Amino acid sequence: MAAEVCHQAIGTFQSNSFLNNAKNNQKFQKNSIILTTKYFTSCNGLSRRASNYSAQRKCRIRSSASQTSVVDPVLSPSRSSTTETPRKSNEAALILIRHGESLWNEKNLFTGCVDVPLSKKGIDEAIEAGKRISSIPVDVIFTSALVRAQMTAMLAMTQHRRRKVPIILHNESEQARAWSQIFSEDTKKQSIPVIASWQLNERMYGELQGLNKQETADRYGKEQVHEWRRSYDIPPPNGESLEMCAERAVAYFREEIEPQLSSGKNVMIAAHGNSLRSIIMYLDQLTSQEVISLELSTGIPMLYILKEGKFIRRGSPIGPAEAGVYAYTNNLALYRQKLDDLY
Ligand SMILES: O=C(O)[C@@H](CO)OP(=O)(O)O
Repeated sequence: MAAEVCHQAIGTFQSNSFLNNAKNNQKFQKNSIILTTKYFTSCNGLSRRASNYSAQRKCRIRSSASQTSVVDPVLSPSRSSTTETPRKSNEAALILIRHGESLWNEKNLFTGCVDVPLSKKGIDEAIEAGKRISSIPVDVIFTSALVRAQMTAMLAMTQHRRRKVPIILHNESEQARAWSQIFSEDTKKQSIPVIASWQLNERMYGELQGLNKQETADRYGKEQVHEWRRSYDIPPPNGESLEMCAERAVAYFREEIEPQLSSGKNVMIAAHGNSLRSIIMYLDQLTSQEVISLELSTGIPMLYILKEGKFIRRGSPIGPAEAGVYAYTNNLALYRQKLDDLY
């Protein structure tokens, strides 16, 4: 049911026309800030693929890719929305962003499912993240149900050169859906659907939520707290282990997000340290041992390409014009070129 609603809603946002007012838009300011990600420096070489997972995934991807055609409006400049012929895509970009620093990250408190907003630093991080991905196509955004992830996605999209408007879908009831309808096809085409789901929430930290991390380590011992925080299958008191978090986050990824990617849609996911760790564990086929040392920094975007049924980790774009990321696929290079021509 939820899946159906999701897909219908995305369908109504499908954009088939090219930017009409492109020339009126402002020139993009090139970002020269260089940041690093803990993950992409610490996990080089860990991209191990378990053949069974991969085979299953290929199967699913192939079957859904063969059913769906997708048009990239930016790559189809001369076509109008009525004459456009959908074409198949066998490639899609996936951007993962852990939310920017929250007010409880700043205070070093266990947060879990408590709905805490970004700090000032987190807001800045989200904007910087947006600059770094500002030339990468985004057709649909998935976020958790928590405001820190949603703020991050929205703030990041303020920097995107395509200048579409991210709009949160409200499918929680018939009335919510009816009352949030858009009645202009043109406006819909300039929008990006944002789907918020609890399954992408941070892992539920149980009775640690609201406690200070340092004080908890002083009280229960560093090792015990590290086990609660980073082990794969040991839950914190009355909370979720990473394994439990993965059960819902990875299931959601496979059921709702992967079909979008395999149909050629470019996806951004704004979520949390542990829900993203579990998704990365799935994408990179990390073992339960390897995932222990996987740390994600706040507000750092990470790019994957889904190509021929395989997820390829591209690292974190340093800036919007970084050659390495765009050089990797023709589609990304073309998309950026088109934006360069327009703005
Ligand atoms: O407090 C939390 O919810 C998480 C993420 O900030 O903490 P940890 O790094 O321990 O997983």
